[in-house]
Amino acid sequence: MNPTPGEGGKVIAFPTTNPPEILDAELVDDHTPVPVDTPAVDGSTWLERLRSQQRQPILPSYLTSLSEAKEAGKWVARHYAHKAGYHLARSPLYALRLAVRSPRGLLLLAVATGRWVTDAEGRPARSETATGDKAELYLKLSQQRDRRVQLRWIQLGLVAALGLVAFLVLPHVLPEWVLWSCAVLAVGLLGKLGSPKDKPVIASRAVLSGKVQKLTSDSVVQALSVLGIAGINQALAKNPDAIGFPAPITRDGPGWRADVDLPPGVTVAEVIERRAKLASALGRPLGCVWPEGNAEIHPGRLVLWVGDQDMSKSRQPTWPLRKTGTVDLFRPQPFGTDQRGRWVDITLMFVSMVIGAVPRMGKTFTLRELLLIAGMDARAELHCYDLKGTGDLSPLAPISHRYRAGDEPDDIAYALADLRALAGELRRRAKVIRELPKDLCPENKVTPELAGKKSLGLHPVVLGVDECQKWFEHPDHGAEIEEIVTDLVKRGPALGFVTLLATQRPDARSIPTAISDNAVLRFCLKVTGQQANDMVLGTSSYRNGIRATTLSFRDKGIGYLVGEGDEPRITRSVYLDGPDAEQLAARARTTRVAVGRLTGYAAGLDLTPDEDDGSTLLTDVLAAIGDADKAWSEAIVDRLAELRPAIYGPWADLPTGSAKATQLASALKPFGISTKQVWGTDPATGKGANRMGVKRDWIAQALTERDQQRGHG
Ligand SMILES: Nc1ncnc2c1ncn2[C@@H]1O[C@H](COP(=O)(O)OP(=O)(O)OP(=O)(O)O)[C@@H](O)[C@H]1O
Repeated sequence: MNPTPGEGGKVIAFPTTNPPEILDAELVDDHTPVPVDTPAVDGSTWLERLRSQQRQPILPSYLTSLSEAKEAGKWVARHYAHKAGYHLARSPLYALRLAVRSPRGLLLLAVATGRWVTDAEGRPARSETATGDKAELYLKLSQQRDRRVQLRWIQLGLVAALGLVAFLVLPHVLPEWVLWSCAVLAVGLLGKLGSPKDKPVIASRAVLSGKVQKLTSDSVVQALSVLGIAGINQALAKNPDAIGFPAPITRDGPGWRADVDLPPGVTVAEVIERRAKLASALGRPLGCVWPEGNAEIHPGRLVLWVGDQDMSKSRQPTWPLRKTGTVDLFRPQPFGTDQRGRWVDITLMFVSMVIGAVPRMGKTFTLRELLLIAGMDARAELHCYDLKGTGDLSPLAPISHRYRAGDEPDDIAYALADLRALAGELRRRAKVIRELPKDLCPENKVTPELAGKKSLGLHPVVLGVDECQKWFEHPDHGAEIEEIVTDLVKRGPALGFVTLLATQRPDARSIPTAISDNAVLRFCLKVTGQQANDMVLGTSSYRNGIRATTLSFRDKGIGYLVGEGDEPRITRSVYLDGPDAEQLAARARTTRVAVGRLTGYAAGLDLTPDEDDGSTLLTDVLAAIGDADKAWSEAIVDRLAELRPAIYGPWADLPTGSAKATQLASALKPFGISTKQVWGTDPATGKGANRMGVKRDWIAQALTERDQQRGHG
């Protein structure tokens, strides 16, 4: 507030020896102005000031994270192994050089010895005293030289005599290899001595120094001053120290980090907008310069990280899930790396996600990676749709419950049938959750324990759609698809549905606002405009400086990740090509087979959209039960496999009877049939027992109901 003295009043200076800057003053009455600023430095207490300080980590990150430490260790080992290999391969050349240069070395040694023995270094001093009136001094120096030379000759003679004795005696005493080693060493030393200074023996380097210019406060201020931001330029003109550095510029991972306080009124967004100019001013590639805000402190706090290497070219550490491991979708999983090469985790449960970018930036790769992560949780039921139709998601087919590539009418019909089934499943789950006791389901949402109970059927359902705009823009079914997907995105997360949508044209038609608004996770690779940016990353993102428009076309797989953690993070997804993805899916399939979680398409039991219920399963099961009134599930599965090996063969291959029973139970569930304990006789032992099974009547009744619904009477 500006000083506003009342009529007749005046503002007086604050009477202290060390007066605070009086910016504002308020008049209590006409004559007594009172400053509103307190004399203390900033009005805060010692404790508050202490608390406002940020603690830096005690140990560097590579010492606190086992995976980072391993990665660093491996890197160092590889580095020195490379150097050793490089020089070993060139060692014959080095040996040749040393041998060729050794005669010169011998000559230089002889000359140096001669100079030493004859005291050559004293010659200039003696010559100087030889003339003029310094005869006495000359005499002294000559006598000193004679004594010195005499002593040195004796020393040389002794060394030569010792050498001669060694030369004559040692060959008879020492083994041959020692003599050879000494000879090689001598030649090596002479060769080294004989090497000219400008032509070293090891002339080339195994690794080229990647040393980059250090980031200094001067270079940062200089760079910020040429961005054309009026607020910065005006402030710098008045005060060259207008740009503040609240913390020292330090190394942070493979780069430099500068915390910068921009002049009052300037926001970080203004700097981010000019990222390319900033990179140019710092003389670094665009992919090295990453300005970010720290809105927690204030909108003018810039965190500038300048990497040693372009992010798109730097080596990504090995993905922890690449070789081994299963996934719990309820826990954070490594999704990508940030600029500093640290893993960025993502938790897929209870969220929906939107991925957007211009073509060829890595959308499909990202979606495929996320579906692979989901696939590694054997409980997760995958519904994969590749509407581009090029088969990019085909590696996931062996673990998918539903899978389709393409957007032909039959593909759309298939998807529609699946989505309708998912809508039904959503309603069923809502009822199950509603009816569960509060102590089992305190938050009215799926928990890891509930998802693990097969009988409840609350396992994660992951729907992944590439080029999703083709669904929503469909002239006939677009509205219905939108309605179902909106429901999946809104109500689905709490009920175990994870919806992942990718599009190359992020606008309101491609991903309807009701859907994009409810997506918690957002990953935006390169986009070209503010609208697309905000569509993927959320309203006002562009204004707040979260701008995927500043990414370059070379930044493949790199984007802003929003929704995981408090701050948006620049993240590079994991590069997994087709064969990698197939290998990972094969691993996931093995796990699924082992726990009896191979369903739907992957198990050879895909839905047939032409038929309302999707398959001939009911009639097949009826045939498998035959004349009996009930049968064990495992026996039914074996008979089904005999009936239709192509479809039911994989079921019968399951390792245990209970896995077969679980398989049949999940296949019958969509028809409203639950398997129960039924009495039967084990053909192998002839003993009776209770095991999971099906009664003939249940199947017959379900078939009758279906036929009535179809109007078959
Ligand atoms: N994480 C990554 N790291 C490095 N390169 C990547 C990464 N992800 C994708 N790429 C590269 O980007 C290329 C394009 O990827 P992708 O097919 O996923 O793009 P897209 O955005 O889905 O394209 P389109 O819109 O045409 O479907 C890939 O061929 C791959 O070489």
